[in-house]
Amino acid sequence: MAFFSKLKERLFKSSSKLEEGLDAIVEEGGVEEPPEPDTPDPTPAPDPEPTPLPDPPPVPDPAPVEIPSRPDEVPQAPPVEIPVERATELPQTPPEAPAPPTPLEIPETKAEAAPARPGLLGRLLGRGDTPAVTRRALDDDMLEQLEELLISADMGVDTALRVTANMAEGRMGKRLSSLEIKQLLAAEITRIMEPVARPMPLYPNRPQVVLVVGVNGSGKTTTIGKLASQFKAAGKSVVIAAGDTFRAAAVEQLQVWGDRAGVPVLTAPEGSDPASLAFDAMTRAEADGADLLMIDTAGRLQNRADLMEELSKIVRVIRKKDPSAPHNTLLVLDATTGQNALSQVEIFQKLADVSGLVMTKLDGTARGGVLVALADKFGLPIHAIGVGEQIDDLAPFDPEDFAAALTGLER
Ligand SMILES: Nc1nc2c(ncn2[C@@H]2O[C@H](COP(=O)(O)OP(=O)(O)OP(=O)(O)O)[C@@H](O)[C@H]2O)c(=O)[nH]1
Repeated sequence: MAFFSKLKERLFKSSSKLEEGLDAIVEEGGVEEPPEPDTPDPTPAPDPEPTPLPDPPPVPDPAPVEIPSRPDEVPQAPPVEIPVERATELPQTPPEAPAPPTPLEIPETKAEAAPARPGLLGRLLGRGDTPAVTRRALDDDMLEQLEELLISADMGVDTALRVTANMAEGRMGKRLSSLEIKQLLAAEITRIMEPVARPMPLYPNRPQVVLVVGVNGSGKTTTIGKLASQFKAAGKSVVIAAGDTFRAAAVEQLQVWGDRAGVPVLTAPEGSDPASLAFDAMTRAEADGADLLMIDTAGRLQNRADLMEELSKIVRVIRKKDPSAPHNTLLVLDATTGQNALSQVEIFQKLADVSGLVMTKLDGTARGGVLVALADKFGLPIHAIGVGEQIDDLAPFDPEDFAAALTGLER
């Protein structure tokens, strides 16, 4: 199955909520119109200035390794390009000036997916085969309804206001169909998400140390297993360190994932010092000439001071072996937690130097709107998304697919 269909089918039960909400808003105050030979272009006339988005933080831009798509769709592992720059130089990269916001282009409209039922006049005149389209003039009431809908879809107040303001720019009073509204919204979401859609960068350091952080249950273990499997399929040698030494079950779980991925998992006795395990794992990965060392960590936010100390001790210890480590600090977030994901980013940015995100559980009952809020607020790269519990259910983040799936557009 093409990835988009899978995304659409499994990604957002919430997308149907958004999709239905948009349909309802247009239906509510709209008027059914006979189809026009030329669908009126809802894009504004000349050059409106959309509300600018906040400056995104600099995104490291080394030649990344593409996390391969599902193995069944990618018969061969993609080539890995190792960038010339060292990881340590990356954080100092000066912020790039963001591209000035441009007015939204509505993508080519396919045949207007209008209500299948013809209008009354059409039916009376026997023109039932050409569907009518309901359009609603964009006014303050409609904008308010759109804002509320986006907020209820977890986009957060600030982002929802900015998105609707940009959608309305130059279009007040225009009559828009629900398809056109969806296209406008999808284009706005894509614009916000594009700068953050970045595969996890690979560096020439051996081992490249990837610290994986996140609250318990967010999907760290599963994500490490999926990533290890994909990097291995891409020809990389990987070592995993089971750094959550306080929970025997967590260690066992990671071992299961390591076995599935065919990757060694280093463990330590329950209750032992995670930093000392990290040091041993570093020694082993160096001795083995491993390309990647992925370190799982505890996610107990209940005692933040302890967790902070634990994470910084791991970092101190691995820096004795490689002062530029860790090269990536991945924060794994459970998308079903909605707005809570925003506060988790804030907290983990204080605990560790988060360099990128993996969003899990974007299947099932996920509430995908929070990704838009995250991108808008923090601008952290989204390296991959989890769309299931199987080893190959980790995909690169594609902003256009995501925006289409969220708004209920066909692609
Ligand atoms: N549906 C779905 N479930 C997922 C996904 N990623 C992880 N899970 C499930 O979420 C649960 C928690 O995942 P773990 O990987 O154990 O999470 P963790 O952060 O390591 O949790 P601790 O071991 O408690 O620290 C498991 O049941 C996983 O199968 C995903 O993308 N989609």
